[in-house]
Amino acid sequence: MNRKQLSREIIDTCLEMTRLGLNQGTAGNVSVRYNGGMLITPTGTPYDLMTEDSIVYVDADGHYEAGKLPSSEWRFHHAVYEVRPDLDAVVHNHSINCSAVSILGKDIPAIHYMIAVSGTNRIPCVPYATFGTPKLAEYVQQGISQSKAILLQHHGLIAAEKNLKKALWLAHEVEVLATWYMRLLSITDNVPVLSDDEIQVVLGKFSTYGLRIEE
Ligand SMILES: C[C@H](O)[C@@H](O)[C@@H](O)C(=O)COP(=O)(O)O
Ligand SMILES: [Zn+2]
Repeated sequence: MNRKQLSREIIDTCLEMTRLGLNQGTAGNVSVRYNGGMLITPTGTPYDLMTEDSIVYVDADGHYEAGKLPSSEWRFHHAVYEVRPDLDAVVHNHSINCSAVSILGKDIPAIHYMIAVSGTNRIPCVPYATFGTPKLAEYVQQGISQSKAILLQHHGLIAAEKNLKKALWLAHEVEVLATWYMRLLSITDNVPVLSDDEIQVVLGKFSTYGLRIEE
């Protein structure tokens, strides 16, 4: 896809993220790996006002186009692409239940086999750091090296995948897991979890399951 097509796809992903109830206002940001760097949403801009020209190219050294301002979180998007050469799209949001679990500072454990969509047996919650900082990017890099989806303490969710459709799908699945987890935490401190062995079995089955959403 060329830059204009990818930029359109980024905006459509943002609009769909809001339509699905995964985000509010100007919170969240979306990027895709492009030309040695990334294309990313501009900072603080309502999604319905974005055009293809609003999307910003940021190179691998963090330089961006004059006259444009990328998402304040470009550092953590860059950190994901650096540590995960297998992943090419990143979605960040402040979805209600992911953010609620993050405020508790908890990982989402293997409460349901769909936890394996993360590529592992949990959705880790990385420690709090101020938005936009190198420290937050450092925590994100540590977390995303273990799981394709992570919670940011007192903040929200990051989901990274091979393309934007899959990244948005992953963000939605993790919000469902977080919703179940919040409901369970309201009735017990001892939520049952699946074993690591069973999650390994599910991971094996997922590797050949269903329709592959490729680029
Ligand atoms: C303060 C920001 O909303 C922060 O939470 C950031 O993480 C975010 O979600 C949106 O920031 P940008 O508009 O700069 O992408
Ligand atoms: Zn945020």
